Amino acid sequence: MKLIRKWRNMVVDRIFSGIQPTGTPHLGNYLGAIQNWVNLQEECSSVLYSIMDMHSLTMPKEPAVLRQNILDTTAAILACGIDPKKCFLFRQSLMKRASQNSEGTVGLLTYPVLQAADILLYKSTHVPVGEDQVLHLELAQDIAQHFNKKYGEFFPVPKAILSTTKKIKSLRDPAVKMSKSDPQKLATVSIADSPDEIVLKFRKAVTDFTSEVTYDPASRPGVSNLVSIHAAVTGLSIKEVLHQATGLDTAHYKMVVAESVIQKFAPIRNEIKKLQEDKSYLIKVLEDGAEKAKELAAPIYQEIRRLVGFQ
Ligand SMILES: Nc1ncnc2c1ncn2[C@@H]1O[C@H](COP(=O)(O)OC(=O)[C@@H](N)Cc2c[nH]c3ccccc23)[C@@H](O)[C@H]1O
Repeated sequence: MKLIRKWRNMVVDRIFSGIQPTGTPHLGNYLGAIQNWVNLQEECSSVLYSIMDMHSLTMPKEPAVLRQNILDTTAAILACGIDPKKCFLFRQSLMKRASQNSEGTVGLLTYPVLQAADILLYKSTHVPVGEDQVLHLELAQDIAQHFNKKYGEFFPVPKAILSTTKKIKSLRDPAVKMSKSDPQKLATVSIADSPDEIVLKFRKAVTDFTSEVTYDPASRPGVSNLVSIHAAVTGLSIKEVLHQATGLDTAHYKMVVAESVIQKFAPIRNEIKKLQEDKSYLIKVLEDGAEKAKELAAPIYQEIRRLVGFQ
């Protein structure tokens, strides 16, 4: 039965999360968020996922590039297993009347406020995200609490749902997170990378001078990042993957991890390619999702206006 309102002992009424349309997601997006999104849509009755096109304007974008990126991101998350029958999948801008200033600074200042609005507009209770979004979520919590104090209990205070791999690090600098905007090409693994690209990126991954494979994120961040990725893509525990790595040096281990990533994403990569060819299907999914999300948000928005005194 899908109407389970509990997830790992939490009462979950409404899941909401989002991703910027930067094209095809990377390993960090997948392991930090999208994998959890797929699981949550199976277990929770009210689930919304949004392509955050307005947020992506904090970095100026050519309209044609943005349009294409929206479709590529949609194809990728559908290929990862997001099912529009089990969740509402829609574009953020189809829900908002005001337009976002695209000129850098204002966008950056208003970014977390817009994010809070996204979450609160649906009275979301849980937000599956990577660790880098927790501060933004705290602002949404503060706003919800402040509103409730002033106008009476209305918004649930949204909680983060973090995956076990909360933060995947750059393969070139394990001190920073893996990020789409990293200028170093070998730092970030896209989930649609070819097997050759994946092997190259892992071969060049920065580790340290110890050849043994151990897990100690504080003193050995590089190799520990590989262990985390390996565990996450195979579904094994850290202990189990360390056991498998017994006797391997880091150079060999990098190839084991690369192979596990190739295996995991091969079917997803094929599915992305197929979906990218069906542009009208992608557009339809997003439009249908927006209709359903609007229906959900409209009475909440009306109620907010009434409580505040706008009507
Ligand atoms: N290296 C990494 N390791 C682990 N997780 C990571 C890594 N990089 C990214 N993530 C997670 O991927 C999701 C999408 O990332 P975005 O940067 O598009 O995510 C963002 O830029 C958001 N501001 C989009 C957004 C706008 N409004 C929202 C409302 C709720 C939730 C999210 C949003 C996120 O969950 C992010 O935590």
